[in-house]
Amino acid sequence: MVSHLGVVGAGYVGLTSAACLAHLGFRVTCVDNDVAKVDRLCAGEVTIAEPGLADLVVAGRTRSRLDFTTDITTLAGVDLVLLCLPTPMGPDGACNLDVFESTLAILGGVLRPGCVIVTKSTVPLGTAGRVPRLLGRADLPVVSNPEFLREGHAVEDFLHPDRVVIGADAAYRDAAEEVAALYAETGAPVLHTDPATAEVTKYASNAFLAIKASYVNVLAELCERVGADVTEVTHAMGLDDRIAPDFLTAGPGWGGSCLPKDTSALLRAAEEAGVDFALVRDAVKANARQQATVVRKVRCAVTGSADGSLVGARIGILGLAFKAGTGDLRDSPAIAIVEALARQGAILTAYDPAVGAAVGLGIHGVGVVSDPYLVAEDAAALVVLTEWPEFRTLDWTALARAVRHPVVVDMRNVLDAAELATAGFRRVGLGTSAEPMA
Ligand SMILES: NC(=O)c1ccc[n+]([C@@H]2O[C@H](COP(=O)([O-])OP(=O)(O)OC[C@H]3O[C@@H](n4cnc5c(N)ncnc54)[C@H](O)[C@@H]3O)[C@@H](O)[C@H]2O)c1
Ligand SMILES: O=c1ccn([C@@H]2O[C@H](COP(=O)(O)OP(=O)(O)O[C@H]3O[C@H](CO)[C@@H](O)[C@H](O)[C@H]3O)[C@@H](O)[C@H]2O)c(=O)[nH]1
Repeated sequence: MVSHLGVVGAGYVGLTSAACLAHLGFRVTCVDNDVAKVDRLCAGEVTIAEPGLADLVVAGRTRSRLDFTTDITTLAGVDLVLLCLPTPMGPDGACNLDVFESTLAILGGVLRPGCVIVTKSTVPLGTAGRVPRLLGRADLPVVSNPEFLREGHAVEDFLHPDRVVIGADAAYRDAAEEVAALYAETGAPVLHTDPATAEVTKYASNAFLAIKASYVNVLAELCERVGADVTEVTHAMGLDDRIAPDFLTAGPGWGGSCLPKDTSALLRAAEEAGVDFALVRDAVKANARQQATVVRKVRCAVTGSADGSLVGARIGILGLAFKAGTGDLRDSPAIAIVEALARQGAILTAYDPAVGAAVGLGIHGVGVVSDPYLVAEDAAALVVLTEWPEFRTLDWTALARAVRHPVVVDMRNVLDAAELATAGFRRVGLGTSAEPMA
């Protein structure tokens, strides 16, 4: 029975896991090598925007169930360790395991015999089999337990998962049961698999979501060209239980810290296995095209032509995060689009409700402000790149007075065209025949 567990990495996955498991009654020691982050967590301060997370951290500390430290040797006596370390995409598109591997080497010298090693990080296929060698130990059971939480819904997803996948070799069956027991209170279905199946399930799920989102973005292009409305099409499609309504919203492309790197890693794994996963490759290509399409749409809206010059044009950007509900800018399509517009000479002012003005983007020609109305000043166009609901309730009449040209390029289809028209704005949407693709 696990009573005291360790979590390594206090990011979206690690901090959420630590706080939720403390909430579920376990004693948790969470290790991170970021001194400033650990200091703030010890003071009950959570810097990522995840609903409910700060309350769980404070409650865990008040009940003395949740500790934060930079000292990995404090895990010497724990029964189980969850690895929640970053596994970013390397420059060649493959998953970079440097942090994961070096941490295992350290843990190998720290952990007590029998301590269960649980991989929650998303890792390349076959990693589970390499863990004993990376640890330098053969006496520690190894379990793959991929995480499926979404940013912005991390606590809710951890405490109410659709499913829990636990991959372990037959020799580690008891360890797999101990991992399953962590989730007993959630009532979620637990699927016991071999490690390879667990690892593939994680990549397969993210790649499928990416395909679905790219499918809709290409569909949006078709709708524009043939006089249909993509929002109505996807609404009708989503009512079919076999299709389901999620991931059917056209946008400026999918991003975030997971889908881009995980599609890339899956493609790499497929290539190594001799499988031509063209569907995933096409979804990735369509995603890059979608960002280029948005840039062209903005250029058209500002200059009146697809190849007009943006040099010196002032553009107001609403939304920088890769989706609403998070302040995470990692691999955000909004950032890629802002970069592309800046490269073409535009001068951009951006606002995102979850991104402070102090966060300099480090992109020449781009400023971040903390007031949405400031982005409109003298703007040749406003561009919505993240689907924050609060953009709908902005005072569009006031914005119309501030801009130079009252045109809004709504690349999340969140705004109401009729309301905008009343305020004096022309709206360029995505996937409707009114505004053909540039
Ligand atoms: N973000 C998500 O929504 C999500 C969901 C499911 C799975 N995942 C996967 O989970 C893993 C972690 O992702 P994340 O988004 O939580 O990452 P993150 O960047 O938010 O957090 C990683 C944490 O690890 C810490 N860290 C880095 N090196 C360390 C070291 N040597 N020792 C101790 N701590 C160290 C960092 O300081 C950071 O706090 C990745 O493999 C990711 O693919 C992420
Ligand atoms: O209909 C849609 C739905 C999403 N997106 C975009 O797709 C991207 C990813 O969105 P989402 O999946 O909600 O973000 P994440 O929080 O990164 O979560 C994904 O990546 C995590 C890390 O692996 C997984 O755990 C989650 O299950 C998986 O949904 C974002 O840019 C969204 O704007 C669309 O363009 N259209």
